[in-house]
Amino acid sequence: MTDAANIHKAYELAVEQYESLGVNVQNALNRLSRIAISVHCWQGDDVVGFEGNEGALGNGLAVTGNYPGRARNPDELRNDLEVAYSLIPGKHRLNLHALYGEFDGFVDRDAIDIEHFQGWIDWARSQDVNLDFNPSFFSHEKASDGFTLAHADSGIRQFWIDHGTACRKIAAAMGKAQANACINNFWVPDGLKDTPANRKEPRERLAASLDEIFTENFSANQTLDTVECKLFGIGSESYVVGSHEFYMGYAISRNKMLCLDAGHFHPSEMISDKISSVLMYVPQLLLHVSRGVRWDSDHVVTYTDELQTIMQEIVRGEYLDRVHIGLDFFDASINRVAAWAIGTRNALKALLAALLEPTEMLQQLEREGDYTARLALIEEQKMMPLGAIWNHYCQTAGVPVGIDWLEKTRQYEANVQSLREVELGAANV
Ligand SMILES: C[C@H](O)[C@H](O)[C@@H](O)C(=O)CO
Ligand SMILES: [Mn+2]
Repeated sequence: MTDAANIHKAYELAVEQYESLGVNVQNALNRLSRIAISVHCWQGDDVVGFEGNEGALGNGLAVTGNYPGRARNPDELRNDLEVAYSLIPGKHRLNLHALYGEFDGFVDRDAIDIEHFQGWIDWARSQDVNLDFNPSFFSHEKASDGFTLAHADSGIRQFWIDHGTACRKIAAAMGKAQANACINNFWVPDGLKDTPANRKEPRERLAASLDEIFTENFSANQTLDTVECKLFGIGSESYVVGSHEFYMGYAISRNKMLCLDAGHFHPSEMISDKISSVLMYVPQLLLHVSRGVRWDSDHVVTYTDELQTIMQEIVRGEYLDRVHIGLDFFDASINRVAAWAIGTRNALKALLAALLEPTEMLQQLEREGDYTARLALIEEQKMMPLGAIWNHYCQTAGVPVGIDWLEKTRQYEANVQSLREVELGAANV
């Protein structure tokens, strides 16, 4: 049902239903429209980047699938992103990795500079999109033995320290150019496949390297540093230097932001339960909203219980100004623009559901110990007409309603992506 009059009729009936629970729908939609999700550039090209070494993805990252049409250069990636943004209601951010610079010839990671990202800064301004950033401590010969900032070799450590330092300068320039802080997220893959004999020293080296990178103070209006933990990776099954405890302690002691990736914990451990704990001790949080299937597989975000609980926690805790929502998935088995549309729209739907909850009523019932009514109301919520509100939101935002966005990606695939000559499978492991 994508007829405009029907969408409006359904919306009005839905508003009445929400009002009967004391929920102000317009207020929820206004709040939703102010939330900017950081869309990750790397879904568009399978985390390959533009350094000219296609197929070198490593350090525990793996992209599977051979779907044709991968973006091969910055212009293609930017075009793909513009199509994706046109399918998603609201104004959103772009999360760039350092290996997506525009390099005229070989530039090693320790030598990257603002000029290599000027094209992205200009494009972002033209699109009214704010940028976030990430140093890339992977897919490089100096990371090939699994260690970077925690490496035992001081020369290799210094190389990666210089990379981290260069990335902070670039992130600050982005933040200054857009007059909005650029979040710079540090994920460091260092770890071991088999049982370590020494867990202590690499952690001491990682902390010392990070301290050196973070020596220079940048205005919080320009850039905010985040550190991302991980339990295990492919090739680092037994030991990851930057574990949760490591970074939790690091972030608290250095007043840094923490990044929680939904795929970086034991499969039965949910980041939704960590948000209110962590925010008691760190100033702000970055989330990498992802979907692990058995392991940190970075599947496209779907409308799971955990996605809904993450968004409920953010809204119920009134953390919208302290939690930055980023996405982190990479699936090369489906159309990559569609992957962005599906994942981002789902994150927004879950946020909308959380904003439409009668939170105060639920929390009051809990305070009174009326767990029966709390459970009853939570379950009744699941039958509320969320879709009618979502369709109206999409329509007023000028983006496709319902599944209509799929046809747009099909047309784009037929007219643009399918014409790209991609060697099937070359970029994937
Ligand atoms: C490419 C990203 O930085 C990467 O996915 C990182 O955030 C991560 O989650 C690694 O497992
Ligand atoms: Mn991540």
